[in-house]
Amino acid sequence: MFKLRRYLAGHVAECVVAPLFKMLEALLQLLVPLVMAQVIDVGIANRDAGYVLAHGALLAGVGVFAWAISVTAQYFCSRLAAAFGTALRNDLFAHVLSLSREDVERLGRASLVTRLTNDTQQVQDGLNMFFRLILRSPFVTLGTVVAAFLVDGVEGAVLLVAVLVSFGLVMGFMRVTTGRYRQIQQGLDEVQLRVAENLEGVRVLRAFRQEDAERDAFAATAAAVRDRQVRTGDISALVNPLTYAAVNCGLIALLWFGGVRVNVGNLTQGQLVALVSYVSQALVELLKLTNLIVLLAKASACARRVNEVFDTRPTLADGPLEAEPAADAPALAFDDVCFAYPGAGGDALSHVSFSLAPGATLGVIGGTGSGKSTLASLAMRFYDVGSGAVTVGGQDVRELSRASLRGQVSLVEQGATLFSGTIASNLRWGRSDAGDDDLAAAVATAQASGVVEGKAGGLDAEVEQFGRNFSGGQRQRLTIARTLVRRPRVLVLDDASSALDFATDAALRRAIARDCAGTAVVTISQRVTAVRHADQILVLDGGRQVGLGTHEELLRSCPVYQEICASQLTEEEVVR
Ligand SMILES: Nc1ncnc2c1ncn2[C@@H]1O[C@H](COP(=O)(O)OP(=O)(O)OP(=O)(O)O)[C@@H](O)[C@H]1O
Repeated sequence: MFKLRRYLAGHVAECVVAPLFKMLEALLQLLVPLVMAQVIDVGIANRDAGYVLAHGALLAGVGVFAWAISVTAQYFCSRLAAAFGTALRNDLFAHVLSLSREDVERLGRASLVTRLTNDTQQVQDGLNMFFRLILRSPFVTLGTVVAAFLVDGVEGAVLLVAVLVSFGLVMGFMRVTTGRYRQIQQGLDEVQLRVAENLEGVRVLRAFRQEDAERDAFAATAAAVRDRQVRTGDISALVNPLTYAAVNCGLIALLWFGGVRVNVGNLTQGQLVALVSYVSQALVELLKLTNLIVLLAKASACARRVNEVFDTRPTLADGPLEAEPAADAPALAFDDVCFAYPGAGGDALSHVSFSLAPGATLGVIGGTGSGKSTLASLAMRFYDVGSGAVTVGGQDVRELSRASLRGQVSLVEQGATLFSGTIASNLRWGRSDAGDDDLAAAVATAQASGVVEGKAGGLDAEVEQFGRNFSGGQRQRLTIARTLVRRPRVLVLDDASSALDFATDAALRRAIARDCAGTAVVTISQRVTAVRHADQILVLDGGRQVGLGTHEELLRSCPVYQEICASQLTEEEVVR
């Protein structure tokens, strides 16, 4: 947790005032038994009603004052913790966005959600209680011991032993439970993963009637978390009774020795009452300290998980250069590129080379798992190549800043995603300063005019979360339009028109060729019709490049392409 102290900078006043006020409250609390002893030994012993009433009024005044500073301190603590939590969450979110796909997959998407929400909340709650109690509880506990020593040395020693035993118990408990809280949070990651998977695939789940199986699997995951919580709870449940037992044993000893010492005249009755009051205060504070330690154990386990994310440096370092495409350089080129996914046995792409001139088109075709989407990911630099190089406008993508690269190359993937807002707000993700005319032009090119006109409000029509008030084909057209608004130099369409019918798909290709003359277009598809008119077609098979040429050239020279064509087209269509 200490590593997160940077989020307290700028809140020094609250950091100082809050614990100090709580300490002041504690100091006032420590004075009460001393006043009480005076009331008993002087006021009651002398039957002096005025003395008793005056001291009673003093105690009431102290109580009100202590209440006022306690409320003030808690206000500062809550404000501090809320500011800390907000800054922490914002930073963590920004950091997660800066990570590469590989980093995100390694940490786990579900785990990142838990860390961003539940873990940061636990750290915030821990911090809140920390500032409330960190000075107060030890101060009151130590203060009661010191005060007891001042009243009577023997009785002070008895209380000290009871406090030390309780404190030892609490610290031992913290050591044991921190690791367990970590395991509980990991269990929550698994719950989160199951929820996300099931909600995302709810239709498939229903279609395959897997509700019962998934309910059982969810119950098993939740039960595993419950078991971990119960095991940790069993230990936590022991701490309070053990603390009670230790302090109450101390109380018995204190009364035993105290009674003897009152009898022999070494202690007054008022002093014994004050000592008993100190033991009660010590007990209450030790219990609070125990709860604080429980919260801190949780918070520290969660802070470690949050720090793990911060310590994950993006594996893809941002390049230093801005894009300055050379006029005679290819818009996109792969030079003998090989790539393997982390932890995968073999290459997903091996020895792939092609060069795409500005304004030219490349079709990429191949069977399932042949490496087509991997090629798109490398063009976007979601991953770094294992060997060889990917260049954009003649510059190695590793040399370019991420923002600059994204300004040059845009990708539309099959799983078209829209975000809640309006059609216009979604389209302006492409370019925030785009005017309505730019949006309309992109919509027309993407064959999405009918989609926009069909919705009440046109460009201002509402888009629900994930764009679920649009069909799959409508979403695909709008995501293509969003990318066109950006006017990229290289446009990569990865199965981006799979939900479109053949006629619309063909119209889309013609419109892009007409309206985006300078844009190099890479069309990735399993459909021959989507790539056959490209200037070049790259054929992949098991990650290897087995053909590169025009439709006619490949029909003569590439058996894999011939096979794909034969499986999808009639003989007449192949040569048409
Ligand atoms: N994130 C990943 N981690 C590990 N292996 C992966 C990952 N993504 C893809 N692969 C593997 O890399 C290979 C190429 O996958 P890729 O997604 O590029 O194929 P594809 O040609 O686009 O397939 P499809 O047409 O089915 O979408 C496959 O063997 C796949 O299992």
